[in-house]
Amino acid sequence: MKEKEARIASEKVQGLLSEDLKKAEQEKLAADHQIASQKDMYKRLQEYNTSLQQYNSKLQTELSTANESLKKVEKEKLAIVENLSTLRGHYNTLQEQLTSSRASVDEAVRLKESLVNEVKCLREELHRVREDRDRQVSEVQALTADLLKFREKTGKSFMELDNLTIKSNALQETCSSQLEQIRILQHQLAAANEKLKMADLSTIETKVKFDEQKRTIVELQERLENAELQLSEGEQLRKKLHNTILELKGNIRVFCRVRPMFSDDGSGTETVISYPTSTETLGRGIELLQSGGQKYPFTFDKVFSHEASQQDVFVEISQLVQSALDGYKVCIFAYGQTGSGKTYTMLGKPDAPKQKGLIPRSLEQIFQTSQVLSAQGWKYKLQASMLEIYNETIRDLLLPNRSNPSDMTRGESGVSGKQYTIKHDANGNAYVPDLTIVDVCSIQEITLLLEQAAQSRSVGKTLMNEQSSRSHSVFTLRISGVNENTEQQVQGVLNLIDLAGSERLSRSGATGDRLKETQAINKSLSCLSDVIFALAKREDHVPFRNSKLTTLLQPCLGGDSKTLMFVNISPESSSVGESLCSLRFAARVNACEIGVPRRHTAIRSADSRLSYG
Ligand SMILES: Nc1ncnc2c1ncn2[C@@H]1O[C@H](COP(=O)(O)OP(=O)(O)OP(=O)(O)O)[C@@H](O)[C@H]1O
Repeated sequence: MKEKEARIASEKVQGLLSEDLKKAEQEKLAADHQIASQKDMYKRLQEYNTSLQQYNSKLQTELSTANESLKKVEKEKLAIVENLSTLRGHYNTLQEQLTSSRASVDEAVRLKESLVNEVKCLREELHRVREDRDRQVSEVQALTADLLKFREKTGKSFMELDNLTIKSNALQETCSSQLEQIRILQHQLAAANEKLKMADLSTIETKVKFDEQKRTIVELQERLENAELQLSEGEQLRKKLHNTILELKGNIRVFCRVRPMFSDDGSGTETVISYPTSTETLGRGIELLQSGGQKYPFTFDKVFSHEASQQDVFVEISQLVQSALDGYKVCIFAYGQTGSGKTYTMLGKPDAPKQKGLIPRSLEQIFQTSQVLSAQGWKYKLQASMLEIYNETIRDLLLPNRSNPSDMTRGESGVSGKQYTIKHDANGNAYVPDLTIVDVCSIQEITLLLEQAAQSRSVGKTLMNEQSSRSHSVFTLRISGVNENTEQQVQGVLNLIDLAGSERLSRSGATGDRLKETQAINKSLSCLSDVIFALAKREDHVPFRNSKLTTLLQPCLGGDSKTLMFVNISPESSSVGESLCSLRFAARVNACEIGVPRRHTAIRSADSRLSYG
């Protein structure tokens, strides 16, 4: 009985063990399967990693090739510049020689003229003396004949005869002295003629030399023009390569512009800004000198001194504007202390040809280029909008019949009472629904719109600027292009932003409403700097949504757009503190990587909303 129980128990144990074994085998199979799939995933990850490394090394190679070409171009530029300065030296020496040759030709001509005059006088005198002599010889002959007749016919007294003889002798003496004079004069005439011949010879010689020098100068001028052409071609190539490198790096580009000093700048007019002249930083460096003698050097993609004209500045951004037509998102914004020239740089005076700012110039270029491209089958549709952010409230600057708000008495949401909000479309691009969007077909239409917008903009007077912009203004042009020949479509966006001026409350003299504005401006600019710092530090969270300005700018700062910042600087020494802050901020912005710009050539659904990216 016991044996039976023991067998049953042992069978039970065996059954349990075999179940456990089965389970264990099943678990092992599952584990093997998991290991195999993880291995597979690991392999795919390795492949992905290798392809990423290959892409990275390709990018590195492109970058280093571009860098090398840039170095080469810069070396060539240096050689050309040296060559040019030698040529200029040579040219100047030849010019000096030419001037002295011209002087000696003039001197020889003067000498020749005086010799010709002298010869003429001598000839006249000789002629006169000869006539005198002939007259006197004929007188002597007549007297001698008279004497003979007298002697023969009348036999007059010896006394009279003697007198006549004396007279005749005296006349003969005069005659011989005049002959001597004639001889001397002839001698002088021969010498003068000899001198004249010599002068003629030296004039011819000088003329030959002069012609030779003229030829050399023409040759040198041609060489100089060629060298200058080469230099400008090299410069263009350098710029292109520089832009390519920046695009490969995906950085935000920064241009710095210093406004001129004005007579009403008051105290602090000593020079605090200088521009280094070394080859590497030429046109890109700026140094700020603090009262303690401390120097702060900065380098940007371009530095414009107070002498730069609106056209000089535009030339540097025109390529960027062009890329909006090619289907890129482009964003240009101006940052700086109040009164430092942001509005002048962005808008300027649209009706004064030399003082037009970047906005009117960019639009003119877009219209002109789109007309040129129409010959290749391109048709463009341009839509404009303009808004301002005033005290964290969005206002539509193109709203028809909007009254002039510069008295600052309107409500927080603007005259229309409409509340504008920022929304995001399916692609994550920001847009403001209900904002006035105008189809623009000519530069005249745009000029009218800009005038309307400028009148609607919130401006006020601060201690530091007679006409201070108290809001951030955002001009947006959406460009849709279709090529009828190739069916290609492009979608470009150009955002031109004039930020309100940063200012210290203590310096701006702001009180009441103005104080509120200044606080709102400073808060939104500080949100902008938080965003920039987060981007620069590659933080996971970038606080774009902390202000209206950064929400709107998100596609330009965090996406694939071509972004350029102008940092505007006031030159007075009393602004050194603010200038230093602005330049430090700009240096941070310059270091931000926002990704590689991408062309938007895909066909989009017809959507009339205007987005900012
Ligand atoms: N490069 C320049 N050449 C000539 N005038 C200039 C230049 N830059 C600025 N100005 C003049 O300086 C004054 C202040 O410039 P602007 O209004 O553009 O400054 P801002 O930075 O926009 O100031 P805010 O932030 O207060 O609006 C204006 O009268 C403007 O015409």
